[in-house]
Amino acid sequence: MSSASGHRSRGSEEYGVFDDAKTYYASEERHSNRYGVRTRTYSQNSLVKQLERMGAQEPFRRGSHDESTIETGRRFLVQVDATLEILKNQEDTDGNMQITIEDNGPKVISLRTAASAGHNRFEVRGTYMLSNLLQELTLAKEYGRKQIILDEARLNENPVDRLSRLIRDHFWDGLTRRIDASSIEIAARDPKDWTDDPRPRIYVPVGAPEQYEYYTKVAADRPELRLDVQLLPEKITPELIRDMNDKPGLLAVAVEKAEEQDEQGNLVPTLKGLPFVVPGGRFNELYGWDSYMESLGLLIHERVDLAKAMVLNFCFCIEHYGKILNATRSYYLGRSQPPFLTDMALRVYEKIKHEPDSKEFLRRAILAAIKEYHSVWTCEPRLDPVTGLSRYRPEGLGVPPETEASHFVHILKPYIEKHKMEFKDFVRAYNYGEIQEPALDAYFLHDRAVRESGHDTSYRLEGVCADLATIDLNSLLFKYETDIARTIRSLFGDKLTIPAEFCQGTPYQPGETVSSAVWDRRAKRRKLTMDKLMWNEEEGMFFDYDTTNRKRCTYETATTLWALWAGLASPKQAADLVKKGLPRFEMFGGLVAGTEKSRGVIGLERPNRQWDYPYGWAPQQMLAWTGLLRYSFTEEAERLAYKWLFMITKAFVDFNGVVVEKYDVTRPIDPHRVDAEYGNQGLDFKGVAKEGFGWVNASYVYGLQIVNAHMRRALGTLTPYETFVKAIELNNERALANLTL
Ligand SMILES: OC[C@H]1O[C@H](O[C@H]2O[C@H](CO)[C@@H](O)[C@H](O)[C@H]2O)[C@H](O)[C@@H](O)[C@@H]1O
Ligand SMILES: [Ca+2]
Repeated sequence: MSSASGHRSRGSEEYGVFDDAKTYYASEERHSNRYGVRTRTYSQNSLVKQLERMGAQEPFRRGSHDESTIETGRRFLVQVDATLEILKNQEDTDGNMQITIEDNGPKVISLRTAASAGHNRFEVRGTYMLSNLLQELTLAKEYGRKQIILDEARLNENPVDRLSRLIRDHFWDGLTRRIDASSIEIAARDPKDWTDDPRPRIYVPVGAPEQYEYYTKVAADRPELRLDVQLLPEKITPELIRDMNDKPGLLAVAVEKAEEQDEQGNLVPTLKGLPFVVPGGRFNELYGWDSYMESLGLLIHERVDLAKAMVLNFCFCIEHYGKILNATRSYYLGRSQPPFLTDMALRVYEKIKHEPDSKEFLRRAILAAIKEYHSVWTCEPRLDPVTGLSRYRPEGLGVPPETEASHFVHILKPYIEKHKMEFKDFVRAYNYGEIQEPALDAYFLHDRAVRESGHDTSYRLEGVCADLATIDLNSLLFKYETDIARTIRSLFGDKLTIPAEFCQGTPYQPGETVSSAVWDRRAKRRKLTMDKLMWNEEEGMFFDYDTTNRKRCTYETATTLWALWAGLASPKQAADLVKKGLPRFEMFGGLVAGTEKSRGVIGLERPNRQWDYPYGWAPQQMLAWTGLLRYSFTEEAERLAYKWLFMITKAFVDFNGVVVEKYDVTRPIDPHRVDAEYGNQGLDFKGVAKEGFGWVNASYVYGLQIVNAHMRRALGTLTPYETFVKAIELNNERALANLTL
């Protein structure tokens, strides 16, 4: 078996047991007589009848027909539709098209073996194998197969191998989009478009006229798409963004020049969208920080082109929309998300540095990051001029249209009653300034900031976010400053010239050069300020700083560990963070977003928020592991990775291959059940999960690089962390006792 993939070559045989679904099921030969099965295929019923005529009886004992399985592994001869029916009727007792530990079926099905040409039967037992059977048959059916020869190894595969393989061979592809004629109907789909006519629509920035021309032609050539193509005005104002809410649409991203054949067979120039990975579920567009997290997984799976394309898409966003957007939909135009561009570009560069254009790629990304740093994060309104620290504080007007309708009901109810209006009418009148409610303006200023922070939503940030110099954002900006300094110094001879197109919104003149020193100074100043205002020696943690009330906050947030990721913490601070901070966040399934104490009491009037206790998110885990390793806290990083991976693997095994957006890290049995706010994403599949969820997929493959080989094996047998540790301790004791010196 080759490493993480679980791909097994069968020596002289050309078929891999763990081939991706297309390779596995699209092959005619594999499912006919390839393995010595009779060329003529029998339906199970006719086979039974024929055998009965021959005087044979069922069930057959396993006989010489199955001997070949010793060499090749057992294979089943399965009638796809009939077996699917049995599975659904017998095993999916709650009828959700998934086989889980919550179903009460007999948990056993008898399949015919291929080596006996269907004479003999073998029982497949238990939720995991049966749900894998359901998944395999669902895929086989999609590839048009009526009968398959199915390797048992696909049903009882080590779950760590299986999930890693699915992410590598299926989930990334399932989440990959490109915006061009080839797939605009998929990319344009928006489950968050609540308007009466959610047709595909694309907005093109004024600086990309070739794209406007291209999409206009696509719309004319393919009227059945109903593609609405709109050119954005040069200046994007909060009013414009609000007005676009009636016609929400996708925002164009980077394309490259390509060629295609016209009807006469001539090669003609065209455009091809640069691909990107979407988060999944209802999030079907390019996101800011999700993309960074996804790139960590993509790079491990050698999908370097995809990670590189996402960096280039970000450069396009900065160049044409002025920022890396929260995501590429019209209603996100005013706000960004946590910035990770420098680290992302540097990681891609590490992989491609032998390529001729790699330096140019990095130069463009660093120039874009410099522009973003100055024109988005370190100028007003995001900059707090007094402290020099930054805040999430985007522009905007009114109620964000993309949230589920119920989200703001408890906030708006008193105003709706006061103005005696219907919900919809009130929202419109308020959005258009026909009703003045300054308290609501303040609420939505902070709400937009919460969404820009990526931590939407949390009681840590509600009603105050736009005033907070958060530990997360300032750690990330420290990382920008140090990355930019190091890159200019080590890769650009300590001299980077700023071209005219990257000057707008920055202090630079076209052609001016910058050196590393100024970036080092910025980082140093930020660290000093953060130490002074955000570090609490007694608690051993960094806290957010309220720039309006001029005081340090007390909400305990897992983002305090981002100081490790960014390299901002001193060795003493790092030790304190690990000793005093970390235990507050460590739960059954890894790190929780914030502590229970800080969240406070919840109830009907104060509902749970998804970025508070008891929920855990992939980015928090990944940044913490990386930060801990940066400061050589290897054991802690491994332990936390183990816990997170165990929780995901267990849910994957028990719940039909599920991989979701976030987890309740305090819930050992069904951590994927999260009903806060819009509920969990990634749950909604029939038979087989095709995408997982972007950053959780990434955290899985990234985490597997962090745990040691022993841990990986223990995860494969679903060993809880405590059991694993006890076994290790016992082993160590024995080894010590046996040590003869
Ligand atoms: O629709 C509600 C909100 O959804 C997004 O936020 C959540 O999903 C994002 C994509 O995975 C993720 O980046 C974010 O951290 C999540 O909280 C969106 O980003 C919000 O702006 C939006 O209001
Ligand atoms: Ca079920």
